[in-house]
Parts: sequence; structure tokens; C-alpha cells
Amino acid sequence: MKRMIIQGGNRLSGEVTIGGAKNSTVALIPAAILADTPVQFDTVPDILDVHNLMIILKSMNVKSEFSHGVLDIDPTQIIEAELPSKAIKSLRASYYFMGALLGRFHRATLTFPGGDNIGPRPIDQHLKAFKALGATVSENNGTVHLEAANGLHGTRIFMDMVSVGATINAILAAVRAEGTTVIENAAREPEIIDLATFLNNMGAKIRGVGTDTIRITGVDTLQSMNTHTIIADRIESGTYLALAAALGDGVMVHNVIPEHLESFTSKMIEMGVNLQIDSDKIYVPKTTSLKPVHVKTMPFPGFATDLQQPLTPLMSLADGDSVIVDTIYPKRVKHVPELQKMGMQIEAHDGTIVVKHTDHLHGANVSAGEIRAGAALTIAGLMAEGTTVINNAGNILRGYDRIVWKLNRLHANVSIEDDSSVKIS
Ligand SMILES: CC(=O)N[C@H]1[C@@H](OP(=O)(O)OP(=O)(O)OC[C@H]2O[C@@H](n3ccc(=O)[nH]c3=O)[C@H](O)[C@@H]2O)O[C@H](CO)[C@@H](O)[C@@H]1O
Ligand SMILES: C=C(OP(=O)(O)O)C(=O)O
Repeated sequence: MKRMIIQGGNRLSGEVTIGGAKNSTVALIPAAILADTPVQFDTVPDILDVHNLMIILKSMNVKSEFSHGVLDIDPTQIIEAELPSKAIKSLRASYYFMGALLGRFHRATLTFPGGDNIGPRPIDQHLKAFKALGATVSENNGTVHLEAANGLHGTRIFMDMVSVGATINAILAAVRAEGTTVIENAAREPEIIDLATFLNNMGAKIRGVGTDTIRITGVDTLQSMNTHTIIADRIESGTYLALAAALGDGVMVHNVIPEHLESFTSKMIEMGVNLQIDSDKIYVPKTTSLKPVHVKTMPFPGFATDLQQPLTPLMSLADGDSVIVDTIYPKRVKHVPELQKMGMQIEAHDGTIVVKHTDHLHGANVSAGEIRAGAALTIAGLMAEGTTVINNAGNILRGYDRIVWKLNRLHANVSIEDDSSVKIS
């Protein structure tokens, strides 16, 4: 098990550069197996999810190499093989191999994915989309088998709820299907647009991404001609903005797409943070007084569920009660009892989180139950007096690019140890 050790109390200042979006990257890597040529991605975040996806690729004889933010994938010698269930279970997005393998081989067998433990995460809409496209679905002992014996055929799919994962999986399966597929009530997250940009540049015909109706006309081949640069991670951006406002003496956050963060930055401005927003960077000055806010998480462009936790330490500095209602994952409250251990006045009841003004946080031994709970604990640990040990720090490293290095460059004092007490960066 990995632990993050934080010596709290340092004020932060300087510059930080945001990496490529985790939620784009983890869809782009499975999408790469749909190509008939090698593909290359740039600004790839160095996160555990990427390394686990590379293990899954290897099991299919797909070579990949990752160095200095560039990931090369060669799917031209791909074979059908049993996929490693440990790697599949280590992340959520392994379920994108369902759509991608269906698109490539018209069949797929996978164990159920893992990912953050944030309440029930059914995949009924993914399976509904595969069935509509002509696949049969059978489940046995935690394994899903998909088979489209007569190929995949374009169809109309109305999603019962807005789902990022189901929208992406439907695109992956439909992109090489025969005919036209229309996805209605589709998710509109920027990462879906990024995926479609990658596929369209290889010859796919995907129209309407970013709206709730996506039209995909299947093509016979996908061929990559150029490097795909992954969009900036809006959740990592929001995390550093919140951290900078909570304990910064002036922090510049580079490589940000402000349009992807409007629901978040507008809340910070409402709190009284004087953000200076430029075209691709945001400066966070030292904050003096903060007002409480109410947040309701919604599908994009609403306030992201992945950003409610990183905002809680900042909310604890406001001069009143802030309220969070997570409508996407009402049970996503793993950060609450851990933050309480550090002295934060925070409570969760019936799907509502209330954060009260807290004068003093102290270091504690806590656990990152999921990635964004880990982000909240990291910020709280940096604000607290004394030492904080965050157990299960692997959950943080699943999705935060080179976080120890980035934080220490801002003058934090953070390290990661594993069970053998070996320090890693
Ligand atoms: C790898 C990735 O991109 N992960 C993101 C993705 O997760 P993920 O794609 O798993 O989340 P979804 O958008 O699918 O989930 C949205 C809601 O729909 C429900 N649902 C979803 C699918 C389904 O078949 N049935 C169903 O009931 C879920 O339980 C949830 O309440 O979007 C979430 C919501 O923005 C983010 O928190 C995750 O960071
Ligand atoms: C919930 C998240 O990730 P995943 O869907 O990969 O578990 C997240 O990034 O906050």
C-alpha cells in the first residue's frame, strides 16, 4: 500500500502546469485498438490508470511505450486474448475495452471494471447500447460476454440517463458498425469531444459531440496520420485552483481550458476568490475572506461531482455554512469522516454535505477511499498543522499526474512511501 506523507503548514506559491485529462486518456487508450495503424498521444498524464491500461494492451499483443508524456501504441498485431482481471479491476475505464473490442472483433469477454468506490455504478446503459447495436450480452460470475455474430448495425439509442461511460462505449462500438447510429440524451463532457476528435482525425464520422444528440456513421478503417494532443484535465485544474485559494500566496495554474471549468470558477468567484482568468492560464492571488456557497453536482456543463471533494477544504475557511448536494453520486461522501479526523467541521446526512467554518486543522492518519477524497485530504493535509499520513494513496496516484513533484515545486512538503518505506516521486 502506498501512503502520502504531508508536513502541513507551508504557504504555497509559484507555478504549476496541468496535465492531459485522465478521463480523456482512459478512453483514448482503449480507442487506439480500433485503429489499423500505430497511434501516438501527447501530454499523456503519468498516472496509475495509464500504466494499468498499458498492462491490458500488452495482454492483447498491443505494444505501447510511454516516455516524457508521449504514448505510442501499436495495435497492428492485436490478438484476441484473456484480459488480466487485476488490471481490469484497478480502474473504471477498463470497460471501454467492451465497446472497442466489440468494434474491432465483434466480441469481447471482460470482468466487471473497478474504479472509485463512490456508490452504485451500474453499467446497464452500456449493455443496452451494445444490445441495440446487435450484440448479445451474457453475464456469468462477474464476467460479461458480448457477441455480435452478425456484426454491428447502426441504430437509435436513447440513454435513460446522461452517462459519460455509456456514451463513450456506444461511440466505440458504433464507429466501425454498418450504417448510422444516433445516440440521444448523450453526455456532453469535453472528454467525449476529445475522443471524437481523435477518431474523426482517423477517418471516423462522428457528428454532434458536445450536444445531446450524437450521429455516428460507421467506417471500414481508421488510420492515424498525426499525434493527438490530449486536452487539459479540468478536474486536476480545479483541484490546484482550490488548493491555491486555500493556502496560496499567489499561484499561476498553466494549461487550463477556462471554458471547461466555468461552473467551478464561478463558484470560487462567488466565494470571493479574485481569480484572474486568461485564455489558457488562471492566476490565484492570496485570498483573505471567503463567503459560503451552495453546490449541486450535475452532468457537464454543471458542477462536476469530481470537484465537490477538492472544494471542501476551501469551504471550511468560509465565514458560514457551505452545502453540497451530489446528484450524480449521492453516496460520494468518503472524504467526510476522514476530514473530520483532521478537525474539519463537516457532516453528511441524506445526500447533503454541510461544511462549517473551521479555525484549525491538525495532521491525522487518514485514508483516501477514492481519488477525489484523496485530493480533499491532500489539500487539508497541506493546510493542517503537523503531519498527515494518507493511506491508500494509490487512489490519488490513479489520476493525479506527478502530484508529489508538482506540489513540492509549489513549496509543499509531500512524499509517497510504499510498504517497504521506499520513497517514490
Ligand atoms: C473514467 C471516467 O470518465 N469517469 C468519470 C465518469 O464515470 P462514469 O462514466 O462511470 O459515470 P456516468 O456518467 O456513467 O454516471 C452518471 C450517473 O449515471 C448512472 N449510470 C451510469 C451508467 C449506467 O449504465 N447506469 C447508470 O445508472 C451512474 O450510477 C451515475 O449516477 O463520469 C462520472 C460522472 O461525471 C465521473 O465522476 C467520473 O470521473
Ligand atoms: C470517479 C472518478 O474516476 P473513475 O470513474 O475512473 O473511477 C474520478 O476521476 O473522480
